[in-house]
Amino acid sequence: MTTPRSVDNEQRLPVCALPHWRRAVLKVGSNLLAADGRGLTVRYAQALADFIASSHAQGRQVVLVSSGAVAAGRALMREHAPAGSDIAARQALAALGQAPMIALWQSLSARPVAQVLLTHDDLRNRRRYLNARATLRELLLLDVLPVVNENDTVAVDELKLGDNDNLAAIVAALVDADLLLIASDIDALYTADPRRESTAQPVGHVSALTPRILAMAGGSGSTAGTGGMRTKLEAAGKAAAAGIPTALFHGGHAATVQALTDGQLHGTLIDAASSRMQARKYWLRHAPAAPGRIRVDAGAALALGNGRASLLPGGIVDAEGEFQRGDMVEIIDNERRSIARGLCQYGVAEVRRLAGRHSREIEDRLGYSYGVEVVHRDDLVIIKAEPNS
Ligand SMILES: Nc1ncnc2c1ncn2[C@@H]1O[C@H](COP(=O)(O)OP(=O)(O)O)[C@@H](O)[C@H]1O
Ligand SMILES: N[C@@H](CCC(=O)OP(=O)(O)O)C(=O)O
Repeated sequence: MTTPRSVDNEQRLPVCALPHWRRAVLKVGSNLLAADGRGLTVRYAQALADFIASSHAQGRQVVLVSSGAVAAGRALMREHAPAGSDIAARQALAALGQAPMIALWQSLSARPVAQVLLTHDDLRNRRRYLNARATLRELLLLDVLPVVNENDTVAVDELKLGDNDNLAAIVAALVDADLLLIASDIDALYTADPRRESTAQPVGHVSALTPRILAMAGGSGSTAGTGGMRTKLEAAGKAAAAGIPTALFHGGHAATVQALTDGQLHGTLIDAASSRMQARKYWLRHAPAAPGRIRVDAGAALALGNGRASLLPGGIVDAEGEFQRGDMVEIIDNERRSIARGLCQYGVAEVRRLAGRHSREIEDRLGYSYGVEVVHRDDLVIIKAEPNS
């Protein structure tokens, strides 16, 4: 190991074009928000908030995933803050610091800011996944800025792993983002941790996360951040599998952040493994299905077959077997041929009550509505008929 050194390499960094994007998830780490070690500071958040505002003015949408609650809570407690890494103590600090962290972003945003707290478990459970997705979609429609953090009170993964990087990747897939932006206190992925290896070189472009690339990443170089480059590459891997490229950059360099608005990345670009559409279709095709089916009439079968329609209640004849809201279900035609599969917004009992009804009757029939699409076209994949089947 050689001597540590400053890692301000802005001049030496490769520059590349940021992929075209309409919706991005921006992850901001604790090291930036609590850069001076005395709680939250607007020092670097200002430029990032300006980037979000100018992206919004260009007609783009940004979902912010922000860390910093623990650092903010620690600063509030001053000398009474529990030292060390006891999980319950960090959870309490996160609960204390969450409101100030949201307040910081609100103070920098002209638009209203919405707090969204999620756990990894929420996103593994398909029903909650759909609910979280619907809420985030609605927030984006309302034109507000969603600020996501892990719900640290009930989830400890994050506090052990610094997993807001991974959370950001999952949120990117959840909101169907076309880019994951990770702002950190380091300007790129280096061939080794540049705080430890003075000969480490920045890597401008990663086309695939091979074992050689993954081996470059070390843990966090600070006490505020927790995951280091390792969790950033894990996150990039998740995003890549969902068809989303990742950009890593220094969120504390105003010029770097400004350049993003002009479509230039001074940092590391990690390519997606396939297109978002291919990744999604692959997932829909291979996700395990619940033991249930929805039978549709000839009109609905035709509409679904063109690949652009959602399944609405009117085209449903019946539902059978067992499935719940969020389950993957098979869709069959009147001859009981399998024509599609998709994530169902309603459980089997609800689908039976809605079968053949007009979309506007949903609320009357159920007393609530998860939307007019029983299976949304984004969640649907067509199964090509086998010859003679
Ligand atoms: N190969 C590497 N390239 C760049 N940074 C690395 C590498 N390995 C480890 N790191 C460390 O990762 C840190 C960033 O992660 P982290 O401390 O978790 O920050 P954040 O709070 O932004 O998530 C850097 O400051 C650096 O010390
Ligand atoms: N969710 C917690 C911890 C997150 C954390 O430290 O992550 P990071 O700074 O992104 O490595 C918080 O808001 O403080």
